[in-house]
Amino acid sequence: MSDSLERLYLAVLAAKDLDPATSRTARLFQRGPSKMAKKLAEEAIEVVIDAVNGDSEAVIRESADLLYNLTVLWASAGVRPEDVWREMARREDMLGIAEKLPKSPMKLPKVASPRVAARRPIVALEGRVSRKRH
Ligand SMILES: N=c1c2ncn([C@@H]3O[C@H](COP(=O)(O)OP(=O)(O)OP(=O)(O)O)[C@@H](O)[C@H]3O)c2ncn1[C@@H]1O[C@H](COP(=O)(O)O)[C@@H](O)[C@H]1O
Repeated sequence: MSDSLERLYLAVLAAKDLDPATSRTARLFQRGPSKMAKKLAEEAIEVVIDAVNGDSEAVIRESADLLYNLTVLWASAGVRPEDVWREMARREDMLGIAEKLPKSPMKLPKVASPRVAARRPIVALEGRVSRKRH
């Protein structure tokens, strides 16, 4: 999937300076980040509605629109796909795939090897942090 997104990102970069009359991407760049953000939010809501309605075919179509609008916003914000892949790999190293980073940094003390943190439940690490504080 990352290859498709990376190809789409390059296509968006190539289209941003085209004629807005014929290129949606150029039109989005002409209208700026707030329009891009509005379109991205709209697509996210369309995915949500189709998923709640159990229309998986529509979820697929709207997800493609969502990812397109996300790559446009990335390009506008100077974010590259590899920047996002690096952050995802960092989280996977630290907590295992699909884990969420705890909100408070205190819950996740610095450990020598992030892979060690991935093996122990957060509650054990939290215990160590509270003991250290006394
Ligand atoms: N991947 C996409 C892509 N996915 C979705 N879309 C457009 O994004 C819109 C999302 O659907 P919406 O219903 O939200 O939009 P709409 O209701 O049709 O129109 P608006 O309300 O947005 O005005 C659709 O109109 C699609 O045409 C895309 N437009 C372009 N690309 C690619 O972007 C590159 C540059 O293309 P141009 O922008 O056409 O130069 C090319 O590689 C394209 O394939």
